[in-house]
Amino acid sequence: MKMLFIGGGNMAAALIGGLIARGTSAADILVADPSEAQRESLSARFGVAAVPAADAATIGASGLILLAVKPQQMREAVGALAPAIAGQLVISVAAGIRAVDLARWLGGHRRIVRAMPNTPALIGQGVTGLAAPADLASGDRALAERILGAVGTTVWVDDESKLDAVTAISGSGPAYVFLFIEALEAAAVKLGLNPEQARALAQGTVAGAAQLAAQSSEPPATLRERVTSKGGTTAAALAEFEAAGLRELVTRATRAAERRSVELGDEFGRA
Ligand SMILES: NC(=O)C1=CN([C@@H]2O[C@H](COP(=O)(O)OP(=O)(O)OC[C@H]3O[C@@H](n4cnc5c(N)ncnc54)[C@H](O)[C@@H]3O)[C@@H](O)[C@H]2O)C=CC1
Ligand SMILES: O=C(O)[C@@H]1CCC=N1
Repeated sequence: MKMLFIGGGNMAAALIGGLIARGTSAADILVADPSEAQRESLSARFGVAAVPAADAATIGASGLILLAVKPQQMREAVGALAPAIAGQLVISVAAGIRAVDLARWLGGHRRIVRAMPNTPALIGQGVTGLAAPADLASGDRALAERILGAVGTTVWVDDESKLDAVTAISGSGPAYVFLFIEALEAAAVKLGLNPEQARALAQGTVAGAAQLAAQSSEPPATLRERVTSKGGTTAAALAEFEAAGLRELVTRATRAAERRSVELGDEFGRA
């Protein structure tokens, strides 16, 4: 099946890289992106064809269309597709933009799934939230699950509005983890380790702890307690995190992301 990506930026690259690594043929993927730099980068990295804009024949011949432009760019990008769309499944990965608005811009098209993936898709370790209208055919649900499931795990939410929360947790989430790695690395240097040692220790710790949590049947709290000797070093550090309100901070940060997702839908969707 031919897949047409509208937008070939960071998220498209992560999905395309993940799909190709897991057996999708590069010949089955076409990217439309007005940026020459993006087109060249995708072709060089993954061997996919890339064009400045998809023509009517290409749109009509695609079995699946993936919308991967910024929310701000979505209306214009989708408007260009509308005259040529042939009823195929459309998957949008954009934050905030609601299916009802996509449907309207596409001239009443109803085969739409919204997906919220994340960039670890590039290495097959993504997690994607999916939402679809209740009347979407089960074959379309299965197709969306197969495409996003090829680059990691998937979680369906029954109400599209829950995707704002999904975006705040897992869509944006890798950036929170990278920020923590950066902070741990900087702290290591302040404690006198050299930059190479700092990076190896910070990255290795987060990767190992994440794998342990993923592979364990026990909750993260139990795993944390096992590191924390009474009166020991971990307890001293965790007391600082708790005193600084880390848990409340995470709640506040994710609320801000969720709010921004709703705003993006209002700002760039309702027009
Ligand atoms: N980056 C991430 O971690 C995630 C991003 N998303 C969503 O994915 C979408 C894309 O985000 P990024 O890849 O980060 O942005 P990006 O800015 O890297 O990519 C967007 C691409 O769309 C292209 N573009 C602009 N107008 C276009 C048009 N009319 N037709 C075709 N292509 C056009 C741009 O040249 C650019 O290469 C956003 O809606 C975002 O909410 C979703 C999950 C995670
Ligand atoms: O920052 C953003 O708006 C997008 C959505 C989730 C991750 N990146």
